[in-house]
Amino acid sequence: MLGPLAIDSTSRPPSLVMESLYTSLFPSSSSTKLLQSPKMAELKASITADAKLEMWSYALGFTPMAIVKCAIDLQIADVIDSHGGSMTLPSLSAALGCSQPVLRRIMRYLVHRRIFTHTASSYSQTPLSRLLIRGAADSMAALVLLESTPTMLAPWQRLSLRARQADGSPFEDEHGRDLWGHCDANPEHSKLLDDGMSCIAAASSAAVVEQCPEVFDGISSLVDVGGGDGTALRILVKAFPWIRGINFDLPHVVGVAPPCDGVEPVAGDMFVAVPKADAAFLMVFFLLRSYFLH
Ligand SMILES: C[S@@+](CC[C@H](N)C(=O)[O-])C[C@H]1O[C@@H](n2cnc3c(N)ncnc32)[C@H](O)[C@@H]1O
Repeated sequence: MLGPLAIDSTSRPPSLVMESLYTSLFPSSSSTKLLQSPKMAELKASITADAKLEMWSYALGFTPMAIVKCAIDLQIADVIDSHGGSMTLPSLSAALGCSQPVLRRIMRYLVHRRIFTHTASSYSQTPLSRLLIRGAADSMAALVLLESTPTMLAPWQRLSLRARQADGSPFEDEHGRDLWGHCDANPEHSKLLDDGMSCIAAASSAAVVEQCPEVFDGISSLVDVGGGDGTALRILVKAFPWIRGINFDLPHVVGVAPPCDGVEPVAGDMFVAVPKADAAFLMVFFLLRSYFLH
């Protein structure tokens, strides 16, 4: 969620951050020599130098998101998967229609981030890269694609204004209306949002079914408030077929949600009224975004 602003630097000492930053930026053998040189050892020992280098991770903090988004756009994980889970650079670049030198740099970064492995001249899948396969059951590609859109990133540029205007909304300042109004007016972005949310809903609902099925005992109707495209209820009514689901969301969302047996779509505004049911269900994913931007 914090992709453009964060690199995993907080939990590591600055010298490790520096090392990983250097190897990610200059992963050639010359950088290894540089890291091992006495001058670099001296530099490593200097807290000031470490602090400056750590600042690089903020300056370039957008890089992991940009490169993972690029990998999804190019469908690198999908293509490697469809070729048995492992491919050489020439065959991968031919399959993707990409320039080999550029693809090599992208793959080097993705290997550095442990998203793919590189052994015996072949790139192979990892548990991380499998999450980037579009349309796979547990894919998180749609979430990355949503959060990396200019629409979602631009309001972060206004965070300092938010600090000065107690009741301002960077999203509204940027786009002229709130996120839901923006989605209503922009069906393409609405689809990206529904797909991104569906990733979360699929993972969390599957966990609920597995970890605490007893909470649904005795419940015959369940309303998902802000249920998006109905992913959560689809999973829940399949697991607990005695439950009648009500997928409640704004009209532009319910209007395009795929139909599902056992789930009734109801359009409305939760601040006005919510359909009656034995239990209501509310999944809030945007806490961090809301905390800062709304
Ligand atoms: C963050 S998404 C969560 C989607 C899904 N429940 C999940 O957790 O993946 C919030 C949902 O609330 C819906 N929503 C926002 N304002 C609403 C309102 N006033 N009434 C009903 N639904 C609303 C949005 O359209 C969106 O689908």
